[in-house]
Amino acid sequence: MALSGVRVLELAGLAPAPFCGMILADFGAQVVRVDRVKSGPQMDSMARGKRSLALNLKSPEGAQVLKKLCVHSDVLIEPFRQGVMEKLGLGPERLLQENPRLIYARLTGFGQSGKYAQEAGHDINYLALSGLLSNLGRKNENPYAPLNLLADFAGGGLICALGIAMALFERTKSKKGQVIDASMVEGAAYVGSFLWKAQAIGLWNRPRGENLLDSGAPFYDTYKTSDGKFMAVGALEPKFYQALLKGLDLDSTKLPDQLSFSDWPSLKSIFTDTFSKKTQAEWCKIFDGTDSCVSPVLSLEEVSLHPHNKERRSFIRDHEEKVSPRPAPLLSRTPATPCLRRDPLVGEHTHEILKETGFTPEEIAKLQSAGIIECNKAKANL
Ligand SMILES: C[C@H](CCC[C@@H](C)[C@H]1CC[C@H]2[C@@H]3[C@H](O)C[C@@H]4C[C@H](O)CC[C@]4(C)[C@H]3C[C@H](O)[C@]12C)C(=O)SCCNC(=O)CCNC(=O)[C@H](O)C(C)(C)COP(=O)(O)OP(=O)(O)OC[C@H]1O[C@@H](n2cnc3c(N)ncnc32)[C@H](O)[C@@H]1OP(=O)(O)O
Repeated sequence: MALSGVRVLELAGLAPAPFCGMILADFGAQVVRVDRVKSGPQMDSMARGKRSLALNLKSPEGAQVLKKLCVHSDVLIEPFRQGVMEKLGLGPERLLQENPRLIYARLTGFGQSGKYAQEAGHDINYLALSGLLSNLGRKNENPYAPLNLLADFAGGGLICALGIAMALFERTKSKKGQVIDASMVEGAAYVGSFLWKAQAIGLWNRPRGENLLDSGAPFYDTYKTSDGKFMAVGALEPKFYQALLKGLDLDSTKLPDQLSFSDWPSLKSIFTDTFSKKTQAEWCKIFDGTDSCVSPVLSLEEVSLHPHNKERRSFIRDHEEKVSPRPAPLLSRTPATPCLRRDPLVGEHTHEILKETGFTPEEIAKLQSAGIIECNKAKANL
């Protein structure tokens, strides 16, 4: 796989860093998640393909162990607020001294500098500060965050993984590591560059919820069907819009012009009324293959059964019969082959990882009896 041989240390954190680690593991990197000792069950639901080592970083001996692990690693991902690693004596200066080839990825909400650098926050806070949140929401409603997808994952974990891939590539020439300051505010804003760069087109110079792509336009929205499901309509271009009207059996000569903003509300109620008369399956039968940009809104349970997704095997089922998206993008010669085994237990691989890193059995036993590490062997499935 593309990242085979890349050794990653992911310090256990909330959503963004685990997603970044999972991406790297899916594409072949050996990812070790460094968990806290006595931490109880891990909340990391994106741990596939990772191993877990439980280590008390607050102890000097524990910090020493991490330094030695870093000497044998290519990437470190740290998900803490600015300054925490320095407090532990594990800041970039120290670790890059131990290993000048180390790629030290710092995944935070607000970045390593600035007024908020030490502030707590979650996706919605970063999205708010990025400027994107002010554009998200329906007319006359408050802005709303689309789950924690945009800052945590798109602008956080994914952008950080991109930064790591670029730093790995750069290192093939310079032979040097570097520090990645991945701020989720900036990552989310960067993902949303289109909002700034396309201002001149005038796609969203009207109030929130009254624009082309933010539920203002009747031909770019969702509609409820008679069986309580929904259809998604994205018929932007005139040729697709005509196909939409045809599928809805509406006479365009009797309707206002597609881009007559003032008529959008009345056009939307005509579409709402029309879509409410048939089931989702009936609308799919009408629209599939007609280039009208109309698709069924599928639930997480339905997606893997949809013929298109089934044909491409877009969703995978692990050994515990749990379904999740397959890694993307699909590389033709070195595709990702995600691990389908169960997620690691906290500390399940502590012993084997320390042994691989050159610790003797006596050193490991000493660390364990001092509570610096935790070794939780998986109970054999009887
Ligand atoms: C929207 C998402 C949130 C996704 C996660 C959610 C699924 C869960 C988050 C909260 C959960 C709920 C909550 O716990 C309450 C209930 C509990 C109940 O049991 C279950 C139900 C709950 C409702 C539960 C349900 C869910 O699990 C949750 C909702 C996000 O936005 S995630 C993005 C968050 N932001 C970032 O990642 C940006 C960078 N990080 C930070 O800014 C901070 O880490 C953060 C997130 C603000 C947390 O700050 P905190 O003070 O807690 O930590 P830090 O300042 O970073 O310091 C870390 C300290 O930990 C020490 N440490 C780390 N590793 C080790 C180690 N191996 N050994 C020893 N010590 C370690 C480190 O030294 C620091 O110590 P100090 O604080 O003393 O310096």
